[in-house]
Amino acid sequence: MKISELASLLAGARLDGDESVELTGIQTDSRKVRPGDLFICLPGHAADGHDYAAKAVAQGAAALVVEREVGEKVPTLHVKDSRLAMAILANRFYDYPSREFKVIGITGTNGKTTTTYIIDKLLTDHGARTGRMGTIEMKIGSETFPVQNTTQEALALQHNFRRMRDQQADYCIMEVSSHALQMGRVKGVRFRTAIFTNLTQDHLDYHGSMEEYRAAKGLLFSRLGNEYASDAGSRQFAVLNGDDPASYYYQSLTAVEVLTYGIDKPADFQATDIRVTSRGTEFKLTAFGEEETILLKLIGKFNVYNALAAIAAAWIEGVPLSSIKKSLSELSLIEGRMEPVDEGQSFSVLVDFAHTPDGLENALTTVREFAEGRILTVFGCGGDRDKTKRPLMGAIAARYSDYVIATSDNPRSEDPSAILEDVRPGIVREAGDAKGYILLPDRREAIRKAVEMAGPDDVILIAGKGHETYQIIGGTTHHFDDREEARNAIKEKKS
Ligand SMILES: CC(=O)N[C@H]1[C@@H](OP(=O)(O)OP(=O)(O)OC[C@H]2O[C@@H](n3ccc(=O)[nH]c3=O)[C@H](O)[C@@H]2O)O[C@H](CO)[C@@H](O)[C@@H]1O[C@H](C)C(=O)N[C@@H](C)C(=O)N[C@H](CCC(=O)O)C(=O)O
Ligand SMILES: Nc1ncnc2c1ncn2[C@@H]1O[C@H](COP(=O)(O)OP(=O)(O)OP(=O)(O)O)[C@@H](O)[C@H]1O
Ligand SMILES: N[C@H](CCC[C@H](N)C(=O)O)C(=O)O
Ligand SMILES: [Mg+2]
Repeated sequence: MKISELASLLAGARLDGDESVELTGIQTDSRKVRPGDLFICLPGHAADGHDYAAKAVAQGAAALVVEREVGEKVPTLHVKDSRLAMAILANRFYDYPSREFKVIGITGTNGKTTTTYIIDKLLTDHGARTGRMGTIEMKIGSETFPVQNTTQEALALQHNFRRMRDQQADYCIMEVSSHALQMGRVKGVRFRTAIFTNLTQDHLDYHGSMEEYRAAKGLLFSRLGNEYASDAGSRQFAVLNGDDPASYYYQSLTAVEVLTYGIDKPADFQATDIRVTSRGTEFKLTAFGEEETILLKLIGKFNVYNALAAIAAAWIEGVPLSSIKKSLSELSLIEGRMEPVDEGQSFSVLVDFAHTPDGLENALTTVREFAEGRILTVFGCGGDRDKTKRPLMGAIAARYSDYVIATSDNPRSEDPSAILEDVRPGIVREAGDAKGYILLPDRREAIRKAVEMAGPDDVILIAGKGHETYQIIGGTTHHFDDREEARNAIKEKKS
């Protein structure tokens, strides 16, 4: 593609140099540039891509996109906002891939990953080809790939959409983080359905306030229905959690048809008669005059919400309730979400990804519903992330557990003990001296301690890392897997 063709998409841009230069790829990281690429200079959080323009050119970059002068001799497109330019140019370069399959986007504080997996199962069982993107991995065709972010940057996103399209995908089911919406990573993506799970506290380090966090998620809904409004073949939908007050706000932002789901208030997809056990969850589903009893291996009332959101998305695609029921009964557990570690021990161990106050409360109240013995909770709070959630999570752990072991969860650049000192006041405020607790920065020691303490029928909840196989301490990423650690500790205890 010629640089002039890309330049013509931006009325406020100025192209200096040879307009006929052919581009074979686009990169934003100088280390990945190959001869013939367009290098887009992005101002970042840790570095500034403009400082790497010379390196990119030395590696063969055929042209540049810049916000300021960098003094290189290759054709250069001057723009006001290179991040927005990236979204627009990448969409064109990869030929608007999200117009050729249906993108189902899920936002919300908790439940995004879980909901993408459920929708994937419902649609593939119905014969659709799906791609999936989110926190754990990306799926294209039958292959999965590791990811760095829950929602990828616009360039990688459009490139991977193109790969999905080339594999004849009918759908891409993707998590849309608030960071991504705020940073414009999904600008230009055409969503078939946008789903909202819930809004509770997280990421206040980044968004500043709950109002701004709520507004960031709103960008997914406010953009729906603004294009192709007259094209009946490409209808768009919003699926909202009727039990979450933020849904009223999102409803007011969107121009498309809204379907609701919920438990407490009347909704289009309504669950009643919920029964949670340690083996699964059962509920009665009512939707548009139809009724089905749904069985899930996933445990917890919160997973009923995730299932309802997924059911609504599948219903929109024409999947009948009888097929939905069958698929849900076959759905396997999702990695790191209430995942049991079973070495034949007399107590239970569950590894879960709860890393927000609401997530931890949901995980613990679920365990409370079936625990016959004590609940021992191992959890931590990420470093360089929302500090205000630390005492809140401490209080929740103390409220619902019999013993709390606070430990490290990716301390990053922070002092692990200092993070735990932020957690402590919450535990003390909630439980005083009534319940035992310990602050143990070494997560391996923390897991060992819980396993040593556990007696028959006790339940250990190890929260925060779920599927993660690393622990970030300082600038170093060490291999660390809660499931492996728990397994080893149980074996040690037995011998
Ligand atoms: C704060 C943030 O969002 N950072 C993201 C961002 O990195 P950055 O802005 O820091 O980039 P940078 O290192 O400053 O570099 C700036 C530019 O210089 C370029 N560069 C840099 C060095 C070099 O040698 N050559 C070069 O060209 C870089 O490629 C980049 O284009 O762009 C990177 C590439 O796309 C992202 O991976 C990275 O996410 C980091 C890992 C991150 O932790 N992000 C979190 C906050 C996040 O986005 N989280 C949400 C999930 C939230 C949730 O679900 O709860 C997510 O969607 O992942
Ligand atoms: N609908 C829900 N409401 C509240 N808590 C939930 C819900 N679904 C899952 N959780 C809790 O949150 C944890 C994370 O779930 P999941 O990975 O599905 O969320 P996510 O939104 O993708 O998280 P992230 O923002 O980190 O990508 C689970 O392990 C569980 O403890
Ligand atoms: N998507 C979440 C994941 C947090 C996982 C937890 N293990 C941590 O590192 O804090 C975030 O970026 O806040
Ligand atoms: Mg996720």
